[in-house]
Amino acid sequence: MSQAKKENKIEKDIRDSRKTKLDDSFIIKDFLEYVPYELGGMNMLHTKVPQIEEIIEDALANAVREGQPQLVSVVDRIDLTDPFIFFQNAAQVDQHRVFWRSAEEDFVMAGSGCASQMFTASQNRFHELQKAWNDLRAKAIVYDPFEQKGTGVVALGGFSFDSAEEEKTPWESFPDSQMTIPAFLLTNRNGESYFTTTVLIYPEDHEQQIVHQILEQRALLLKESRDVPDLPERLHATELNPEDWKASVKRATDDIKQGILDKVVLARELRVTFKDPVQIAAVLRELVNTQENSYIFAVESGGDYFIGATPERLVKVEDQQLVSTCLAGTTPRGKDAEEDHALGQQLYHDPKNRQEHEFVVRMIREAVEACCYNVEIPKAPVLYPLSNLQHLYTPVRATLENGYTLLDVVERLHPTPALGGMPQKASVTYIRENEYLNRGWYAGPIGWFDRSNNGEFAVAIRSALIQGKEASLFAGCGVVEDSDPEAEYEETAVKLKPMLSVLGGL
Ligand SMILES: C=C(O[C@H]1C=CC=C(C(=O)O)[C@@H]1O)C(=O)O
Ligand SMILES: [Mg+2]
Repeated sequence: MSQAKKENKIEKDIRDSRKTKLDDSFIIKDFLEYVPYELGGMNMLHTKVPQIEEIIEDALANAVREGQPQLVSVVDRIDLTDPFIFFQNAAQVDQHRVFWRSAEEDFVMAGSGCASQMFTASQNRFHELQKAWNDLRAKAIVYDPFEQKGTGVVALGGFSFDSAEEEKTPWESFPDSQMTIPAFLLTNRNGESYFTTTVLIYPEDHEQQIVHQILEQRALLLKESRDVPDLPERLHATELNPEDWKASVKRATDDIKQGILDKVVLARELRVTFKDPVQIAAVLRELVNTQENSYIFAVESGGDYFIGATPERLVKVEDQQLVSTCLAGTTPRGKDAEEDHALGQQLYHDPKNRQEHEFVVRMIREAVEACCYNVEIPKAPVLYPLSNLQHLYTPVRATLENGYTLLDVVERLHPTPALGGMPQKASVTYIRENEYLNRGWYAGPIGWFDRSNNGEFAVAIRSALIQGKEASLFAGCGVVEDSDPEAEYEETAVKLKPMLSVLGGL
């Protein structure tokens, strides 16, 4: 797009945004008084926004008047920016980096720093988090002429699989739930980059100091660099107790036959060590380039990273339109088209895999029907290909009833029988008592939401906890009555491959 056309589009965006009916809880400034500013020598800011000094001054005045901190957020459009270089640069800002790449659209978010953070740790964690979010967004001042998805005040993060899991090792750095509102958020969507700056201003803050810090950190984050970090070099990879794990699968099939439960997902762990501390930006880029149809995510917490490439959406909500995914039942990809087709057909007609899948569809249908109308679920699954394996897949579409939020649906769905089992409560207890590892955030909801409560959560499978020069990789499989421990072991080995391949190669 030419510069003149871009300017015109911006003018139009600004006019449109003034027409848009905005949530009463947000104070949107009159964009007419906006003047342009640029970041010296770095990515040019094409957008007309109020001067940052003015924004901070107003927010500070509010904070002083109210006697409490004021959250303020401003969105700019910038030159298309490489999210991996942004993520790499962000390591110099602080230790709150987050990353998200959608599985199905051109949509990437990379966050740096922390304007605010929400934590909850009770049985009621989703509800409490929603309450904290409602309070926070109601008090925010947002300057957003573009109104694009994933810009402005956005929270990114996740939840542990099981809030009642007591043993924390090796997840000490990851609280039960943590949603971060990044200080700086790069949002790339449909070939455009947006840059959100969000600050929490305290009554005692100094305007000039805050402005200086913001400009300095923006310049650092948007600095162009050809510095490409290397992928890690692996020293060792050790499977933890493979024989014990197979025995636990056998026990689970016996327990299922006895009617204790219908299905349970059992996971196992691979411990890996590296020559040097892992450069997460390099790993993310490799995952984005190699893992089609997958959500690529990373959350940094206390110096550790939780990172993964999961194909499984939990739920997405956009303007009350809900999409969920039933994904369970697995076979490898073939060496050539013929073998691939044969394996897919075998999976499609295999009663054991169909049963694994059916439990998921049944539970998601019930949960979605309780809070939605226009529920559409095809009668039979289709095949869903990933780079190295294929799944049975049934999409779910519905309209969310007014009054329900994305987090309400996360609460109802998590964990689906693709991660927990059937019945839900019994299987989570079974996992807590019988699985050898501590799940922490593995298989928990991971994702984001914005100030309109639009957003998306995936389930954090095919993932790794990275701690300096060490990592734990996780993968699980759905155990039903007819599961064969050896076959389930092979299935988890295939599921570990995408992460293993970017963490030192296969
Ligand atoms: C629990 C995992 O996968 C789930 C998702 C899709 C297919 C699955 C299966 O066929 O067993 C699992 O339910 C994992 O990869 O760690
Ligand atoms: Mg399976």
